[in-house]
Amino acid sequence: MTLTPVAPLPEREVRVRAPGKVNLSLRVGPREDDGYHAVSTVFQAVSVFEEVVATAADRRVLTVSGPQAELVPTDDTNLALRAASLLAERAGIDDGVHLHLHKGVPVAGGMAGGSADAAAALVACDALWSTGLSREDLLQLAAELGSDVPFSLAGHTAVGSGRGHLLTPALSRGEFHWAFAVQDRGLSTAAVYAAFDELHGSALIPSQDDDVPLMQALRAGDPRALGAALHNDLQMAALELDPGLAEPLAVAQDAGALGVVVSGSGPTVAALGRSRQHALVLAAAFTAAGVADRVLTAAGPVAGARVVSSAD
Ligand SMILES: C[C@@](CO)(OP(=O)(O)O)[C@H](O)COP(=O)(O)OP(=O)(O)OC[C@H]1O[C@@H](n2ccc(N)nc2=O)[C@H](O)[C@@H]1O
Ligand SMILES: Nc1ncnc2c1ncn2[C@@H]1O[C@H](COP(=O)(O)OP(=O)(O)O)[C@@H](O)[C@H]1O
Repeated sequence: MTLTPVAPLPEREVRVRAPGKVNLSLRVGPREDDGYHAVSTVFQAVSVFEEVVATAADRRVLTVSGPQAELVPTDDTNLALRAASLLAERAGIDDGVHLHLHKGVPVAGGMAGGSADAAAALVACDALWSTGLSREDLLQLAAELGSDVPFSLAGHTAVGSGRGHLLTPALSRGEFHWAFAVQDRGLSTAAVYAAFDELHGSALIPSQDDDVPLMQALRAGDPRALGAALHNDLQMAALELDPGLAEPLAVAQDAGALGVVVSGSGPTVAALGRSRQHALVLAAAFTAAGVADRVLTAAGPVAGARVVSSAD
């Protein structure tokens, strides 16, 4: 009798995509006792994506590819591995996983690339391990991982309060078109908040009333009104730490951007165009002026972390 060799188990793989973000408005209050600032922010998810592929493995390991991959830690400080471990702990699961991150979002750029990886890892491992946790459970875990992680999970357009982790979906019509001036040098979020404290020791509690014109612009799908309403309380602090950022801000203004703002804690500068074509013109202006290490164009809003393929 001849024995047929046992076929190897097919590799189970889940592929998830999660977007970067731009803060259309970021209003920052005083530092609270927990070390975090109360914020009122309006997030828009944009079509610059992280891709995370989760494959069953005997341990928890992580690899990274894409632009600036060498800047991303691969040990257990990586937000994606932390997300996998937190999910496993809460779901009572002991399995390993190989997470492969393909970076599309700038690293330490104020566009929440690490948060997108964490949200994508939660969704990917949840599917791989069939944890049975609810969407609310995942949002809760996301908030424990970082202030921006719930939004990376939710996507679209949302108002963030608390540390930025409490989300209310916001109505938005149509598509907005962006050009991003990306720098190889990053800015630390904690350092930018500390610089904000130096500049504005007695910040007021932020109010969503200040964003009424912005919310109207989103509801109307009016890019001109949105451009005029862009706002970032951290911009001055980011400029203090990285004065070179004045250059891409000025270039975008001169090139006719409807609005231009530092994205979150920076150093990425986001310029709003009239159309997809105009966003390409703004990107070309950044390149021609030599004020960015890399230039991206994107549209928003887009969905949050989503499974794009799953194979057994
Ligand atoms: C500024 C924003 C705007 O969306 O994002 P980025 O531009 O960094 O992507 C966020 O507030 C960042 O969110 P995230 O990057 O998730 O920050 P976390 O990991 O929670 O915190 C990193 C550090 O930033 C400071 N921090 C963060 C959030 C907040 N509301 N107040 C703070 O003071 C704290 O010093 C904290 O230790
Ligand atoms: N998966 C990850 N991707 C990128 N950076 C990560 C990740 N996990 C941890 N980090 C650390 O977090 C820092 C900021 O990450 P990132 O989310 O890219 O920037 P930002 O908070 O400005 O949006 C990085 O400099 C890096 O040291």
